[in-house]
Amino acid sequence: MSLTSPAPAMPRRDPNSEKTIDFVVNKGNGIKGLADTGIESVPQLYILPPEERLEPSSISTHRSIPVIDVSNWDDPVVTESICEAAGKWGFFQIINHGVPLEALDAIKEAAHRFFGLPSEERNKYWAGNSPTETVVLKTSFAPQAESVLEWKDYLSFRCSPGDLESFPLWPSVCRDEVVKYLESAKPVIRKLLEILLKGLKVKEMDKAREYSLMATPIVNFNCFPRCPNPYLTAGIRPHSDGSTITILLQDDNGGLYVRATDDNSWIHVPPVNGALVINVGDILQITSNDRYKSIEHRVVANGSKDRVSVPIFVIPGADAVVGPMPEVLQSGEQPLYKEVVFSDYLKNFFSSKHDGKKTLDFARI
Ligand SMILES: O=C(O)CCC(=O)C(=O)O
Ligand SMILES: [Fe+2]
Repeated sequence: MSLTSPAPAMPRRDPNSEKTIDFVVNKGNGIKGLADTGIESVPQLYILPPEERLEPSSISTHRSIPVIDVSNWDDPVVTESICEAAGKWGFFQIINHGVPLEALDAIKEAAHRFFGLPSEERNKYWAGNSPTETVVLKTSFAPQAESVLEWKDYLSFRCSPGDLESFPLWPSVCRDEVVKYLESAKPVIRKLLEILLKGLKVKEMDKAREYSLMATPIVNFNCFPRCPNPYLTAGIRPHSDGSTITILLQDDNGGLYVRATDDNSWIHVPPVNGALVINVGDILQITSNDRYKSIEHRVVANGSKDRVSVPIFVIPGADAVVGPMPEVLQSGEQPLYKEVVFSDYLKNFFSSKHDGKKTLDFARI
């Protein structure tokens, strides 16, 4: 935000909600700390207005996103299915991707171990306390701008090669697993991007392109604590990701819903053993000039158990200039987006509450 632009209006809250904010945000206990006190009803600060809740009638019962078997990445049927899914659904699951089942289990257990630490131990990594800016614990999405908070805490690891130098400062209960998981997921990330770029007639992933699409992986541990009444709240509100692509591991609780672009209903993404959920982020929508679509998705917490998920957000370098790639404009197609510096895009992304795909407007012509 520039110095001259107005600060976002502080949301107005009742005195009880101010107390909740103090405990959850200012004191750094997170929603996990609050849920662990044994609350039996949802605090006011987390109750969505009725029109924002996920209504059972808006959940599609007869459709699902594709599940693609990628045991043979180079099979044209596989590459076509990936590109088609990225254009039509913006979301798909992959199985037989090469990341061992043990690595998937280990990273979920590591996330549970971190969120199972006493609040004081977790708090050492709270934004402002953390010994390194490469690992930060936060709650909700933009609590300074939200009148209703999201039922989620997350620990975020920034993992470019330079960032990994601060590894000794990362939480010892989970840092080995983060590095191992990322190493095993990297070939999947590269393969997916190569296939998606080939589908746009981009021949080569050279160094410049790598920087402008996949310079920095961010590994998040999302924790959605057990919630007394999940459908009153948002685990995460409808949003698209500010990434190029996201590789998501969910646990077996379910609760992820994806927007169907044809009728606006919500499609549940069922947990599939060993699968990774892949979604197109805003940056790939921009660079592909809308060939591939970032799709709104949302999360509902679980009523009986803590839910964890582990997304890897693949993002450009901070000073990368992002815009439609020359290859997609070659045939005279008009660019739908202007060029933006990625760090400006991200600053805007985090400046207001999750609100569907409005984040793309920052770059739209
Ligand atoms: O937890 C999930 O299933 C999805 C998480 C997500 O959408 C996000 O972290 O952006
Ligand atoms: Fe997301």
